[in-house]
Amino acid sequence: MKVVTPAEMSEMDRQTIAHGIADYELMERAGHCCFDVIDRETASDAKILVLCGAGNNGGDGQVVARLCFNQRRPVQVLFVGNPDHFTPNSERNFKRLQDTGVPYAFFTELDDNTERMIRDADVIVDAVLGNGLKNRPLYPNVAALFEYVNQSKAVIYAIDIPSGLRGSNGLTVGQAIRADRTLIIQNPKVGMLLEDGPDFLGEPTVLDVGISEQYTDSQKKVLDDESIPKLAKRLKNSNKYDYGAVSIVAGSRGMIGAGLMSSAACLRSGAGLVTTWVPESIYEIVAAQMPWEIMVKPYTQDNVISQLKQQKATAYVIGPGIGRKMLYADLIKWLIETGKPVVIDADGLYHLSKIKSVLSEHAGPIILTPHAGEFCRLCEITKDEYKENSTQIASEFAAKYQVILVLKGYRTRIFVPRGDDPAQCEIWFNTTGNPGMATAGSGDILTGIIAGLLSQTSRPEDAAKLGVYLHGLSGDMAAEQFGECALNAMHLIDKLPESFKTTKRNANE
Ligand SMILES: NC(=O)C1=CN([C@@H]2O[C@H](COP(=O)(O)OP(=O)(O)OC[C@H]3O[C@@H](n4cnc5c(N)ncnc54)[C@H](O)[C@@H]3O)[C@@H](O)[C@H]2O)[C@@H](O)CC1
Ligand SMILES: Nc1ncnc2c1ncn2[C@@H]1O[C@H](COP(=O)(O)OP(=O)(O)O)[C@@H](O)[C@H]1O
Ligand SMILES: [K+]
Repeated sequence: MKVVTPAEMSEMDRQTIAHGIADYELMERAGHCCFDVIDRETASDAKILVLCGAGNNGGDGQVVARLCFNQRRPVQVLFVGNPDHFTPNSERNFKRLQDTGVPYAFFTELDDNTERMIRDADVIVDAVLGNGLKNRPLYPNVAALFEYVNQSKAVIYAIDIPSGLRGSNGLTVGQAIRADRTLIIQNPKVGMLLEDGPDFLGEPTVLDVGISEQYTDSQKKVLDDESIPKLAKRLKNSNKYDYGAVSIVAGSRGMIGAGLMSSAACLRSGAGLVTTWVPESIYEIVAAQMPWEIMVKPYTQDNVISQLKQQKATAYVIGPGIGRKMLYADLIKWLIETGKPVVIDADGLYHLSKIKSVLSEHAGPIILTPHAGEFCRLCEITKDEYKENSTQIASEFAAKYQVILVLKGYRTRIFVPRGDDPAQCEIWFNTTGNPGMATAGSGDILTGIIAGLLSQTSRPEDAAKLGVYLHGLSGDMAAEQFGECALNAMHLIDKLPESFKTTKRNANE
């Protein structure tokens, strides 16, 4: 399934209409689909209040209200928006609403009357603003209304997108409806998956109203159990060298766990051989704690490259817990010139940010796994610039440097460049994972998983996609068992076998 921007959604609407489905009919379908869900999930005597804007989102809301009324449900409409600004289809539906006899009123101020309407409602349908939202503050009376609605006890259904939430980036225009359920018309919008989007969305359901995604060239897609790459089948006639030898440069005094976790995760993800390189000063203690299967080797600032040269590796990791005291610029340069796949994470990204231009000269595949803060440092942008426009900036970065970018967050995105045009960059939005994973070490484990998979496939993008998906799935399984609060990074490693098995089953192998 494609993820779209509001502009791409509008283009899909336009094309669908141009190809023969009348816009009035589309609105009718959208309203019917929304009504069906609300009707199914709501007690027949529930008092329903539909908030309708003047645009087409409000038109969908009017259809819902009419259908509720026809089913003899207690329903009324509060128009939030100027009727002089009705779109043609909203106007048409308004006439039909009046003919049907649905009770309605117009909102001006949050007075006793409107407060009572909201207080009395069991269900509130939010059809004030949809895909046509512009990035400007709400009028103060509408902002006050939204705030009051958000405090109500009613179950809130947002049509298409919670009003006030920006479909382009998941920021609000200052205030937005906080929905319990969002009934998404046809395709998820980018902003539903980023920043505040998921918290305002509540539980989403995507409704098929007959708009075809062939009408957009969006390269943004949902990464779910249907779209994850398949796991490679192990041949009977194979040995450990067929599954890659990963060299991991990780850990430093005070952060030994990072190397332990990424190495253990790498091993669990199927790498044939894992060697972990640590500074001499922590060698003994790391070696004593490392799983038996993993080799641990010491290095110093001076001999690190010559040491690594002696060990034949098919993939490298640099970064988890290496700290900022030692200098790693030369090592990073050497690694990305080897032509072998390299995963750069955490403090490795810090060191990389000082020598970013070397990325232009990489010989083999590079996977970078920054969280938002690390990405901002790498791109020299502010947090606000990131929030406003992260999808565009990250596509440009991936295309410019020809690297696979794993941009971590609630819905981690994997950017896979396709040529040097950022618009052609594939962006995969992961669907697994939960806030319980916001805990020290979970990023180190992701890096280990990706590296383990990287050593087994010739398609680095598959390692990134599958790694992110499995990491999140392990997190969901761990949250199911322990709850989000008590979830620790090590639980992700414990759940890896189960998540591998589940995806294998889904892949029908
Ligand atoms: N053919 C189509 O375009 C279809 C559209 N559909 C519905 O139509 C919606 C999009 O409709 P529209 O393009 O009319 O847009 P909206 O209904 O989202 O709203 C546009 C209206 O809101 C006002 N507005 C925008 N930003 C504002 C802000 N920040 N503060 C206050 N007012 C603001 C505009 O002035 C305009 O009057 C979708 O979300 C979906 O619900 C569906 O019926 C399916 C088909
Ligand atoms: N709120 C959240 N919901 C889902 N996943 C999250 C959330 N917060 C963090 N994660 C995931 O946990 C990992 C954290 O990585 P990172 O920030 O590098 O942590 P650390 O450096 O402690 O290992 C990432 O994979 C990220 O996607
Ligand atoms: K809405």
